[in-house]
Amino acid sequence: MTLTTNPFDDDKLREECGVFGIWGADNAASFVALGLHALQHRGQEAAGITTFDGRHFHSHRAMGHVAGNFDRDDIIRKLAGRAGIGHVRYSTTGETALRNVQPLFAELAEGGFAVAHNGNLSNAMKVRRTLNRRGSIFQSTSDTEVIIHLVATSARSGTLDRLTDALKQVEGAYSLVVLTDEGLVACRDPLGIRPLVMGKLGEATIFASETVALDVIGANFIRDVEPGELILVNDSGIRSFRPFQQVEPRPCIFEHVYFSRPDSIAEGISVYEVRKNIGAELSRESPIDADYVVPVPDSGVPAAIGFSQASGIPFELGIIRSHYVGRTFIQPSQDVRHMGVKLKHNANSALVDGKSIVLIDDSIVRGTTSVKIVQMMRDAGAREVHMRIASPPTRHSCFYGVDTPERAKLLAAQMNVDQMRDYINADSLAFISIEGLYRALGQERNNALPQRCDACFTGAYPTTLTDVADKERAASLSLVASR
Ligand SMILES: O=P(O)(O)OC[C@H]1O[C@H](OP(=O)(O)OP(=O)(O)O)[C@H](O)[C@@H]1O
Ligand SMILES: NC(=O)CC[C@H](N)C(=O)O
Ligand code: SF4
Ligand SMILES: [Mg+2]
Repeated sequence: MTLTTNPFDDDKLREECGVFGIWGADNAASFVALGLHALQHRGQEAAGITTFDGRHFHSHRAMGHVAGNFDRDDIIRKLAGRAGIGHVRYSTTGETALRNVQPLFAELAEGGFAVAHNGNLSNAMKVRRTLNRRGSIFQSTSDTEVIIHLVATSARSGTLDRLTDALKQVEGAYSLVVLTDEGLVACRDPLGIRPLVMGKLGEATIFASETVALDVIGANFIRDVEPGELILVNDSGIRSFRPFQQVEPRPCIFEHVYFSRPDSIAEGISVYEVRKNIGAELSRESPIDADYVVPVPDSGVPAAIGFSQASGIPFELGIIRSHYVGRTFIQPSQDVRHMGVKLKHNANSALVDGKSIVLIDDSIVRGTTSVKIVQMMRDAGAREVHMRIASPPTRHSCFYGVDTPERAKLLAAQMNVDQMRDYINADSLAFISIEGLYRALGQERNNALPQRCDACFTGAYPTTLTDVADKERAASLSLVASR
């Protein structure tokens, strides 16, 4: 087995996408740009905005961050209109290239249709093959584009019915904002795997992946878009529809652990509070004697505060993070790579030297971060280095909009906890239990039908995984054929 610990190898659990939509505000594009800026943590590969001025659609899509692309007056001025949608992307299906940057747009028989999608369709390949055979010509390799072709070829009439018809043929996760000349549509898949909230700013209606995108423009949070709900907003008002068969929702539990910003309110609860609760649960489940609780910044901070408060061990910043290291950092040549180990994180040696510390991080995916940080603490003179993780071992891949590496690269899919402890060279290692994680959210896990998607920890996927099954079947057939 080869496991990489290259500090620049960031092929790990990446975040996902962020969507934003607004109807009824002058200069809608500038609000979309601000909203996307607040959602930047959800996707840093590319960003895009599409607006509608009552007659025409305008679109700008670019690789890279929101800042640098959408803080330019000339670009925002071209995006005219009182309605707009936007997207920040981390790819899950389709390569990182301009043709896959959202919103995707098409001129359909009934008018313009722009869509921004957070999530991932687990039968996109199969649907695409069928559409291809019927003559659909795809412009991108993104899963999201199948929605456009299904709408375009639907036998129903009216945008909403055609969209509903399309969505009934896809499987997986989708939180969508759609812009047509009939209005702005927001929709969440029946399981509500990915989040979507609704807000108001004066007369304008807003949809966003997280409440922080409402905060940034001074909008009020109204409510979550419900799982399986489709909302149409236009100048005649707001209408809610329930076009899908109702099922028990399964929102993503990892949003609370890592993806969402701590200042967001997700499913009506403060992400920050939940993360502190997780830390407190962790300290009760796996207590340890140490001089300091040290977070792996930034995402380990709230759980470390909770761990410290519940255990009484002082919280200290034993690792300082540079805020100038992005994931797009250009890799230096081989011979200076080792210097980069300390680019993102550096030990606060004056504090750590001679002390026993308990490190808190939100997750271990490939183990890259843990190996690096534990060694850094030892080099700084730490006497003992214990590690506590604010999520259960990540053993399975996500097929719902998070770019997890394949299973073979997940450390916890390869090793048990003792082996992982040795691998990261910690004095002790413990993960919160799945039950403890639910407790931190104020719930008891229903093992027969979990209240959430927790598949990356448990393997309990809430949908069928058509494309995965097809791939496995094809692989086993070729294995038989080669015998
Ligand atoms: O085991 P690994 O493969 O290293 O992945 C796990 C790490 O990845 C994430 O941090 P990341 O550095 O991506 O971003 P953050 O600054 O938001 O914590 C996460 O918070 C863990 O620290
Ligand atoms: N992370 C996401 O939500 C990605 C959305 C879509 N599946 C894409 O790859 O563009
Ligand atoms: S598999 Fe994990 S990351 Fe993906 S939706 Fe489910 S809980 Fe969230
Ligand atoms: Mg981290």
